[in-house]
Amino acid sequence: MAYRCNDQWDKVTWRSHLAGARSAVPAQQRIAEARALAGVAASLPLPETVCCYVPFGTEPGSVALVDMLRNTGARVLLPVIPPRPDALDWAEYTGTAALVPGRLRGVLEPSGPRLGVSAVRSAGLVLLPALAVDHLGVRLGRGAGYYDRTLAHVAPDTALVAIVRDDELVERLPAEPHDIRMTGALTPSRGLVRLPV
Ligand SMILES: Nc1nc2c(c(=O)[nH]1)N(C=O)[C@@H](CNc1ccc(C(=O)N[C@@H](CCC(=O)O)C(=O)O)cc1)CN2
Ligand SMILES: Nc1ncnc2c1ncn2[C@@H]1O[C@H](COP(=O)(O)OP(=O)(O)OP(=O)(O)O)[C@@H](O)[C@H]1O
Repeated sequence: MAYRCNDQWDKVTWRSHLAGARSAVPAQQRIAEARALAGVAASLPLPETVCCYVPFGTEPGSVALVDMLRNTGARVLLPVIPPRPDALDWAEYTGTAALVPGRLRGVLEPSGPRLGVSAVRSAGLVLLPALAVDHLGVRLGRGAGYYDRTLAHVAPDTALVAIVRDDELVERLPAEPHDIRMTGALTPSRGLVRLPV
């Protein structure tokens, strides 16, 4: 389903529609999309350090994508959820054997040393989970503000790429002053779309 330009929906309404649509995606399609995303991610120019995430629930992406990044020789950092709503902490991904359930919803996190909130500054590319991203680069997340706070710590030239399903790259989302714009979206069919478009 493609989302039409919709100025009436607030962030909460968008989140509920997007989550509902994700739940309706058949498992086979989910697998095909995850495989396509790993393929397009493999063609990205990769810097020395990349921040990524381990998807949970219906989120697009896969551990296979994270493994692919690491297999190219990149240093891959994954988020560690802090005890209070704050910027994310980070730890290096050293393989699936060192992933353990984190403090929210059992989202998998690396068990190795915590590198601190400023570790994100060493990344040339941050791949972010998102419910949707719009043509201006406005990203809609889960609403806890972890990534908003985190992005305040990235280096100025860092590529910020949200991983979304094709229909989740939408024309316009509600934006707030604290929303830091994405420089791209990674989608299964269109690959890397540079933003704004
Ligand atoms: N894969 C992945 N990792 C991530 C994020 C993410 O969105 N996806 N985050 C992005 O910030 C951070 C974790 N943020 C999270 C925010 C909310 C919930 C959660 O369970 N939310 C409930 C509703 C609220 C609640 O019960 O507290 C939900 O979604 O049902 C989980 C993780 C860091 N790691
Ligand atoms: N830089 C910041 N410093 C402090 N609070 C912030 C900052 N950015 C966002 N917040 C707060 O975080 C909350 C959630 O913000 P928002 O709805 O934009 O989350 P999101 O980007 O969709 O989700 P997430 O970042 O968890 O993926 C808001 O209440 C907002 O006031």
